[in-house]
Parts: sequence; structure tokens; C-alpha cells
Amino acid sequence: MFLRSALSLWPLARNGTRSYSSTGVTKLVAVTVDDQTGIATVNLQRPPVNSLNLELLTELSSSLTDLEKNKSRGIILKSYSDAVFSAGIDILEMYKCEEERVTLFWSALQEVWIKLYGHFAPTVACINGHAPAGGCLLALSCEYRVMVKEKTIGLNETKLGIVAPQWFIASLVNIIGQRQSEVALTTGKMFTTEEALRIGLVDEMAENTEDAFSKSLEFFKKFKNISPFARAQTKAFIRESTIQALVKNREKDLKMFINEIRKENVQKGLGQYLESLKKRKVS
Ligand SMILES: CC/C=C\CC/C=C/CC(=O)SCCNC(=O)CCNC(=O)[C@H](O)C(C)(C)COP(=O)(O)OP(=O)(O)OC[C@H]1O[C@@H](n2cnc3c(N)ncnc32)[C@H](O)[C@@H]1OP(=O)(O)O
Repeated sequence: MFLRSALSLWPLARNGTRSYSSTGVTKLVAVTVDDQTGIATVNLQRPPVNSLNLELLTELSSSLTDLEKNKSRGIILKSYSDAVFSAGIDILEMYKCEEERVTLFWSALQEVWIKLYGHFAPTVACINGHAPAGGCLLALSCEYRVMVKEKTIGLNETKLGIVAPQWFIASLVNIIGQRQSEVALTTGKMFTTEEALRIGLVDEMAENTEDAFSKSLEFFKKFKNISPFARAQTKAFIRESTIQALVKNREKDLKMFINEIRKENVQKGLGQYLESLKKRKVS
């Protein structure tokens, strides 16, 4: 009942779905709520590769807050593009960056992770494109991952000469375990969909975006006969210590990030990486 009335505040987009915009302006994140199921599709739409900048993260954070307030029944996180789910952090947020902006940027990333990782309703990453680094982190924050075949996913930070923060690492360890995570992280491994499925980094493989989306929807059916309260509280208990480890150390984590990226060799490496990206193409 409450869900219906809460959702009725959301403007009608087209038959059976409601679109939601926290600012009312064209967005980097579009939220559509299915009127029948109450499930929200959160579409990342920052061309060309959904790299995570301050503006996208701020919108995502605000969308997650609204979904929490409106008691969404579940979230499917996907990309507008069939090529890239998210290319991770926008390297320009780290390269030759100003302190004020980078502080806001990193705080926004922390905020999004805390909200998504701890979201009370079921969450699915519909990984319809490549998902390196921060893109992988978003997927890891969800409860279930469906990935389109012949894409890649992983925390490749060491390949950029940077160190994945503890909460990135914990998000991976909680899914594939310490041994697999250590090998993956230290080598900056990008897994193909098939490899990711084999080690449990993703839960299902899909033929294409449509198939991935329909498999994502299926996930919510698992909870048909489960008390939403029992489900949400169990998730909270399981995830609490991982979330608190960051919540209690946000300031320290921010300082570490800024110190790390300011290092001369890191700046040089990021500059070279940006250049190499411009020269190369991934099919
Ligand atoms: C103590 C803690 C310290 C530090 C922790 C910091 C943590 C960082 C985590 C991160 O997320 S770092 C970012 C890592 N991301 C990547 O390594 C991904 C790089 N991108 C790619 O591998 C590919 O672009 C792609 C597989 C995602 C997509 O390939 P494709 O479809 O062939 O597109 P293009 O490569 O042609 O890219 C189009 C366009 O976009 C630019 N670009 C790509 N990724 C980024 C990015 N992450 N940031 C900024 N810009 C990016 C790329 O250069 C192209 O630009 P053009 O101007 O040439 O069009």
C-alpha cells in the first residue's frame, strides 16, 4: 500500500513505467520505475563510456537516496550503451586535478558505494558492457550480476600504477574470496564474461542486453515468498562490517586517495594511460 502511494508521486513516463529525475533536467542517470513491479531501472548515460565523474556520481547518489525514500522494490543498474557498462573513474578526475574538486569527487564515490552496497532492496547489475575498475566496483556493490557475453570485468587498478582502496578490495573478496582476489588484484586482471562466470564474479551470462535485462528481472522473483523485512535485515547484517570499515574511515580514505594520486609517478602514469587509451580500441 505504502509502496503504491509513494510511487504515485513519481511522474508517469509511458505506459506502465514512471520516470524519475531529482533535478528535472536531462540526466547522466535516468531512473525508470515499473508501475506493476515497483522495480527501478537505473540507467547510466554519460557517453561515450560512462566514466564516473563528479556530476554522474552526484546524480547517482541522489537517485539512490530517492529510491530508498520511495521504498523501491529493487534496482537494476545498467548502461545506456551496449558496449560499455562503465569505464570506471574518469581519469580526468585524478589527472592534474584540483584539491577542492577531487575532494568532492572522492566523497561522492564513497557515498554512492555506501548507498548502493547497503541498499535495503534487492539490487542487480545488468552488466551490458565492459566494466573495468570503478565500473566493476558498481557491479560488485549489487547483490547479483548478469553479464552479457564477450565483455570484460575486473579491478585493474595496478595496471594504472594505482592501488585499489580497501573497500574496493573488500567488495571483491566478499564475492570471489581472498585467494582469487589477491591474484586478480595484484595482476590487474580483466576477466572475460566466461571467466567471470566460472569464478563466481558474475552470476549469469546473457546473450545481449535484452536477455541480460530479462535475466535481471528474474532475480527478484526469488524473494516472492520471503519477508521483505527479513531479507533486508539479513543483507544489512551480512554487509554491515564491510560498510562500517569505510564509514568510520572516510576522512582517512580520502586523504590516502589524494596523497596517492598526487605522487609524481602516479600522475605520470595516469597521463601515459590516458594517451594509450586514445591510441587503442577494444572491440
Ligand atoms: C589509495 C587509492 C588510490 C587510487 C584509487 C583510484 C581508483 C581508480 C579506479 C578506476 O576506476 S581508474 C579507471 C580505470 N579505467 C580503465 O582502465 C578503463 C579504461 N578504458 C577502457 O579500457 C576502454 O575505454 C573501454 C574498454 C572501457 C571502452 O573501450 P571502447 O569502447 O573501445 O572505447 P574507447 O577506448 O575508444 O574510449 C572512448 C573514449 O573514452 C575515453 N575513456 C575511456 N575510459 C576512460 C576513463 N576511465 N576516463 C576518461 N576517459 C576515458 C577514451 O580515451 C576515448 O576518448 P577519445 O577522446 O579518444 O574518444
